[in-house]
Amino acid sequence: MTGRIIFRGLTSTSAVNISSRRLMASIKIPKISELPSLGHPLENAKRAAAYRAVDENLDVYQHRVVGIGSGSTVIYVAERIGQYLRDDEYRDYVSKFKCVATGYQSKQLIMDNGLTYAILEQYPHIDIAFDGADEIDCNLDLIKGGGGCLFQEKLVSTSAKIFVVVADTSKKSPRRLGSHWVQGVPVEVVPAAYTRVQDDLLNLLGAKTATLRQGGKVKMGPVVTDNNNFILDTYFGDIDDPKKLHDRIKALVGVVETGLFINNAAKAYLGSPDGEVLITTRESPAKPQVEEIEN
Ligand SMILES: O=C(CO)[C@H](O)[C@H](O)COP(=O)(O)O
Repeated sequence: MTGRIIFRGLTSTSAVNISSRRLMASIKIPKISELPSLGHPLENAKRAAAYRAVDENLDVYQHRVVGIGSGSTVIYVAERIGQYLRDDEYRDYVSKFKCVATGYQSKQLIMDNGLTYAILEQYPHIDIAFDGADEIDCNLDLIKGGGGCLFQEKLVSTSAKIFVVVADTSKKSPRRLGSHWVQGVPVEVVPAAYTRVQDDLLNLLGAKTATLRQGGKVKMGPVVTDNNNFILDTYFGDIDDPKKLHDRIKALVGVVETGLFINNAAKAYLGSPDGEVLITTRESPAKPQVEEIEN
C-alpha cells in the first residue's frame, strides 16, 4: 500500500517534476507488505494501523500543518512521516511540514524523526491530525487520556480539518463507550479543585469511582499533566449519552477538559497483528470547531 499518497491538486508541471524526482530517489519508503515483523503481535497491529493511516490520508503535496498525538501507536505515525521525509521524492514537501504536538512525548517524537516542531499559537489551523485512543465506539466517539495528554490532544484534534485515529482492534468498544476502558473517563482538573470536582463527579453526576491518578513507581504522588493539572479517572460504567456526560462534567468548576472526544474523529484505523486494518469512516464528517451549546 506504500505510496497511496493523494495527488489531489497537482498540475501537469508539478507531476513532471515529481516523476523526474522519482528517478533520482535513493531512499525509498518501505512497503507495508515487505516490513519485517516487530516480534510482538500488538506492535505489528499498531504499526499496520499507523502506516496505513498516514499513507492513505496524508496529502504530502497539500498538507502543511500536521498534528501528532500521544501514546504508543502514534510513535509509528511519526516514524512513517519521517520515512517520507527521508525519501528523496517527498523530502522537499515534508521538510516544509509544521508538526504540532499534543504534549512533551509527541514533541520528542517530532524532533526524533527529523520533523519540524511548531506551536498551535503560530499554526492554529491544522490540516490533519493523527492520534491514538483508549476506546472507540461505533460512532467514532472516543475515550482518550490514558496517557494523560487529553487537554492538548483535544486542542489539536478539534483544530484539525481531518482527525484520524490509529489503534489496535482491542480498542473497539464491545458495547457502549465505557465498557472497554474501565479505568474510567480521564478528567483533567485544576489541582486546587480536585477534591471538590471528585465530590461533584460522585455525588452530582453519579460516577461509580473518581480516582486521582497516581504516578506510581516512577513518580510519588499524583500525576501532573503537561499543563500542570491533575487527572481524575472517573468510572461511570457503560455511558448512555457521551455528549451529555461530557457537557455535564465540563460544567463543573475546576474541570479543564474531559477525555470524551465526541463528533471529532473523521476516520479510525484499527490494526490487527496479521497486518489487516479495519477502517471506519464517519458518515457525516462535519466536525464542530466550537462545541455545540445545548439550550
Ligand atoms: O489518549 C492518549 C494519551 O493521553 C493516547 O492516545 C491513548 O492512551 C492511546 O495510547 P496507545 O496508542 O498507547 O494505546
